[in-house]
Amino acid sequence: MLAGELYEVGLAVCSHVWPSNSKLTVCRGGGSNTTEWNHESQGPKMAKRFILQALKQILFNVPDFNELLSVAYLPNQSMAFHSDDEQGVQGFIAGLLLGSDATMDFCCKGDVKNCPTLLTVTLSHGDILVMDGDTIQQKFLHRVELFGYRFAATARFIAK
Ligand SMILES: O=C(O)CCC(=O)C(=O)O
Ligand SMILES: [Fe+2]
Repeated sequence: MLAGELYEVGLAVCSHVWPSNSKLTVCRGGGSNTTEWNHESQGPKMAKRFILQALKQILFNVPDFNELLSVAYLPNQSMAFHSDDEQGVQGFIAGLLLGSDATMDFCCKGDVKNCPTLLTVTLSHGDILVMDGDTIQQKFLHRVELFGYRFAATARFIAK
């Protein structure tokens, strides 16, 4: 499920993009880190299918995601405060979470040291976390802290 190089927040990452002939602006996982969807193994495809099946039971207008961002964490790792607002990333983002429990903290953009945590969400094995709306990424940062081995498969739609 995972390949790739170190990236901005110090984790290995790869980005799975489909269809293979699309010319997408892919953010962190782009370029040599990106596996064309047609060449991708079953894992990311299953993750996308699972997320879509689950969300379509309860939500309208779920996008047909065209990127799957996979992250594997070792027990001593975390993901630092960031927002998913790279060029082209659309506001509806859904992550399938596997493995150990984790917490996701949200705070306002600005000086992280002086910004209190506004919301902490506990994420458990099998949960799907949805962030819906550009405002979440424009105004807030999120980070992930965990307690053991963990994977996140984040489905996003990248506009051309
Ligand atoms: O690990 C997670 O649950 C979320 C990862 C994340 O925020 C990201 O890949 O942008
Ligand atoms: Fe994120």
